[in-house]
Amino acid sequence: MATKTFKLNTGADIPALGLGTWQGESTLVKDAVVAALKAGYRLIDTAYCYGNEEHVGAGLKEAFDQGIVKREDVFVVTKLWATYASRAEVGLEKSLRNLGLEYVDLFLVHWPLLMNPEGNDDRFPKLPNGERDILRDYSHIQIWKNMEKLVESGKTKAIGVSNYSKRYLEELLPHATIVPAVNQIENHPQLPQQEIVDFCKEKGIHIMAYSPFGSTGSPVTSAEPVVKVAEKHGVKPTTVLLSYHLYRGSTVLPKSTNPDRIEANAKLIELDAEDQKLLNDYSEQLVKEGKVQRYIYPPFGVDFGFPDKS
Ligand SMILES: NC(=O)C1=CN([C@@H]2O[C@H](COP(=O)(O)OP(=O)(O)OC[C@H]3O[C@@H](n4cnc5c(N)ncnc54)[C@H](OP(=O)(O)O)[C@@H]3O)[C@@H](O)[C@H]2O)C=CC1
Ligand SMILES: O=C[C@H](O)[C@@H](O)[C@@H](O)[C@H](O)C(=O)O
Repeated sequence: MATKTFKLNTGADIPALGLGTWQGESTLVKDAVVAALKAGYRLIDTAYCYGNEEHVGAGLKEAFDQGIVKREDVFVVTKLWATYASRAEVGLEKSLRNLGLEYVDLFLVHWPLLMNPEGNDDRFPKLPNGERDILRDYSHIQIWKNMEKLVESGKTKAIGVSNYSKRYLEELLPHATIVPAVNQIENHPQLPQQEIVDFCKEKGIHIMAYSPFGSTGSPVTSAEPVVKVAEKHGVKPTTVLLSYHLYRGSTVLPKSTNPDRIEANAKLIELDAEDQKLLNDYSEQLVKEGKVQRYIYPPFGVDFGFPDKS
């Protein structure tokens, strides 16, 4: 299953499974990338903001040198950080230099906003009152226009977005010359975000699901219906949470720096109609009761248009 792919609106194939690297520390990330590629992963997800692109790049280099994969066999994703949103070209160049690559396969707007490029920190500039230093008048549509200019250079094969609500996409699409190839969002049975998933499907925008276990501490693994489906199939809840995205047609990004878990996470299964119903009913119930769980919502102080947050 690690080798299954989906089609992007660019015509390129994107793997159904990718290694997440957020909060992965230096040498651990390098080794994790090598372990993942050995285990059959063909997509690695990183970001300028993670501060680990060099280590991801070192892992890729080692895998190339060892003959595990060739550059063209790996789908590398990185993201434009908010302090570079008005300077997408500079952001991409910096990421490429960090990664030691000539191109990435996908470059995403990490969050739809601009943080002060001349602020007091490269990644997290703050105002004297401690809030994030955000230039609120800069439109997310302009950020996309900046991204569109990158495609011709060949330094990214595709461009996309991350953390875009349906409302933001509806604002963006009438102005887009290039439809985003991807929207990378938090997605698991406790946060189905069905309105975004359905809208993206209709518009040909592929979903990449992040924090499939609910991020640090993997809280979604203990959800009752997830445990029930896992017991039925004799697998771990993590396998169910990853396999959930296969039938939804999305790419999923589990993060681990533990070699055994990296290998275990590469083994997805097909969930049957009964499993799907159980998980979908669970999600619908949470939505109805207003109990969905969004684990990742950084303190930007911006309304990104997600119904559970506005
Ligand atoms: N675009 C965006 O804004 C965002 C993108 N992402 C991307 O998505 C990726 C995944 O999301 P992330 O938030 O990291 O969290 P995940 O939901 O992938 O959960 C990661 C946690 O689960 C643990 N874990 C992994 N595999 C197993 C396993 N088989 N059994 C038990 N525990 C396990 C990890 O520990 P350990 O490492 O010790 O195994 C870690 O604590 C990120 O790394 C990043 O690439 C994530 C958040 C936001
Ligand atoms: O990709 C992962 C997340 O979006 C992460 O990049 C942010 O949560 C960031 O740490 C922040 O605090 O804004």
